[in-house]
Amino acid sequence: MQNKDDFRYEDCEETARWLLDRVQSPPVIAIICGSGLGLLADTLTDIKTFDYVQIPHFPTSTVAGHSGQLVFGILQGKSCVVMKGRFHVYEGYPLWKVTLPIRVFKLLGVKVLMVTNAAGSLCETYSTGDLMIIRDHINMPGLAALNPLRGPNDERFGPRFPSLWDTYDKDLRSTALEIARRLGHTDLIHEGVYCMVGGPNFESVAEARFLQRLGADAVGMSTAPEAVVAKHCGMRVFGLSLITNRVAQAYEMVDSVDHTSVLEVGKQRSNVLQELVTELVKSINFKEEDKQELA
Ligand SMILES: O=P(O)(O)O[C@H]1O[C@H](CO)[C@@H](O)[C@H]1O
Ligand SMILES: Nc1nc2[nH]cnc2c(=O)[nH]1
Repeated sequence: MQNKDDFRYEDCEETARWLLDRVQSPPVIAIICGSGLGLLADTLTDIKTFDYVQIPHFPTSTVAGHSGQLVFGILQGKSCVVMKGRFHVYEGYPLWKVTLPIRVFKLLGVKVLMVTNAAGSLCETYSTGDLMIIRDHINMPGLAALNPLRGPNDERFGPRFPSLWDTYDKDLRSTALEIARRLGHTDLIHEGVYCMVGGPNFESVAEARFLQRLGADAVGMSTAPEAVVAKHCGMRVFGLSLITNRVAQAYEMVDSVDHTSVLEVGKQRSNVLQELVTELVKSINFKEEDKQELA
């Protein structure tokens, strides 16, 4: 049963067509900038920028540190699209709308999705300013049916029951690790499990302990729905968390996290993130079948 508030393939098509009519070359890589990480878009050349409010069917950004612009351009010779600002479920958007850009990117021809986010650490060995390559995720809202794939399935995007065992591309993860080491960032790079919660509050101590015991290394309020939808429609996914704070797991610990400090760490670390993402984009070789489709 199609609810008028569910996503429609035709709306995604309309948005994709609107964008294709206005850009030089269709993107093959999409990058989503997390809180305070919009500077990633500055690495592109030959840019064409659209405010989200201009784009048909696009939601608008309501959170500080998410400027609400879609930037098309070239990075390391590859045509890319960068979201300066993402959508979160706590903003009041249904998950199909949070993830609508991913489906539009699929129709534009995107093969690889790179998601970045700001996250709190649940792991003793992580420090503020460190980076965590996402090996896997725990989609807390998804486990309770708040899933972007809920509702009628459109087979043109993907199957009703997708497998998520290999959502975060193994080759991209190992290449990113190698790059980080080569760039001299061995001490600050980790690989771990990201847990998505609904937000917008930060965790209570009991919640933080609970998530850590579940196997989460970092926690945030985004990313998992985007990764699920990207995997569903056959994209390769890479995820990177910037650790912006330590989540208190003891009542004696002082947890001074707020959104301003999250954005501040993002600003301080954006150069490291830019470096890593740029080198990773450079390393990507599109498979033969992708090349044929792109030709
Ligand atoms: O996940 P991103 O968008 O990077 O943002 C993270 O930072 C915000 C909290 O400061 C939350 O929105 C959380 O999800
Ligand atoms: N849920 C959650 N999201 C974050 N985003 C940045 N830091 C945090 C955190 O500690 N918890």
